[in-house]
Amino acid sequence: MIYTVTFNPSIDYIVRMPRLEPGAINRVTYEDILPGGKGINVSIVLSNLGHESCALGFVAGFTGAEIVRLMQTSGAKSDFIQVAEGMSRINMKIKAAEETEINGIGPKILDSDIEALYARLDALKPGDTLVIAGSVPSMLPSDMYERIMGRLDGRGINIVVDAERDLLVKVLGYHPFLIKPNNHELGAIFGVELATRDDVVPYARKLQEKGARNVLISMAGEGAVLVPESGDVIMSEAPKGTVVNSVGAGDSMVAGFLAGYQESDGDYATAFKMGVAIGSASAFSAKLATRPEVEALLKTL
Ligand SMILES: Nc1ncnc2c1ncn2[C@@H]1O[C@H](COP(=O)(O)OP(=O)(O)O)[C@@H](O)[C@H]1O
Ligand SMILES: O=P(O)(O)OC[C@H]1O[C@](O)(COP(=O)(O)O)[C@@H](O)[C@@H]1O
Repeated sequence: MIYTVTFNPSIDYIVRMPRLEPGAINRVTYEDILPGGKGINVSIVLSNLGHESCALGFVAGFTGAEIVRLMQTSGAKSDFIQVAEGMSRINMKIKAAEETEINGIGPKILDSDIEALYARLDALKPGDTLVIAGSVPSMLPSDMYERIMGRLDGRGINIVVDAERDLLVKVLGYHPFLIKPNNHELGAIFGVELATRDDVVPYARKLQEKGARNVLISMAGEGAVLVPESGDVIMSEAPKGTVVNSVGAGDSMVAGFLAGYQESDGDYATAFKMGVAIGSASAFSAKLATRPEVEALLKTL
């Protein structure tokens, strides 16, 4: 079973307008509401691909109730902890000439809520996969990733981490099964700019030397690179298409990788291909991609 953790789920409020003018009243020409947060996106895409998962995390207030309802509608299973104070955040994604994101704060999370999350994680079984993804809100201890990975260490659980900078670097010693920084996040760790697929390979290897088993680097329109724990480096251009909404492309890629890995009984080339195809399929559609969209793109790879 695959579990995902989203510490700070969101309602993603997506709006379009020809131009965003700071300091003026801006009126939108399109709006949509989607459940958001990286682990949640991974769970929804897994469900779209026909794979079961369970989304964990903290929700609160009317926005939290809507996140739960939207998850039910998506078909993805969830078992969130309802926290008492505050509300789940609203993240605004403004699609104008440029893309601007305004991400909210989130509810107050108590120690007892964290204990409730631990209780759910303690029920995981050897062979299960746990995806921990996204930022840690200020009301949680900043070392939540390490705490969880330390707690699950040695229990035969494959852990996937999609996080930035210190959050990622500090957990490499726990040997995550997969990490998926994008090329900018990878470059930021080492203070370098990484523009091409060849550029990222030595730095991905450095993260592998620090303990990560498989390092998947997403590069938006430049495609992706996988440095697997066994076998050669795999690279791919991104499929060609028109970008409609790239929110969740990286999360889609993680879900696609896990789905492809399961469907091929552990073949990294298949997992990688599926990750690239669904990452792009999500970027090319208004919502997170579905199986037919991926199948169509897979034929072009
Ligand atoms: N502009 C794009 N054109 C084609 N594919 C894209 C585009 N943006 C994203 N993708 C696909 O989605 C994957 C993940 O996107 P990326 O933007 O790198 O992730 P993140 O959202 O984590 O930053 C890419 O590796 C690629 O396969
Ligand atoms: O937890 P964070 O880092 O604030 O990010 C939350 C946001 O990230 C998303 O999960 C999208 O992630 P990506 O575009 O990086 O794949 C949104 O749905 C959500 O609003």
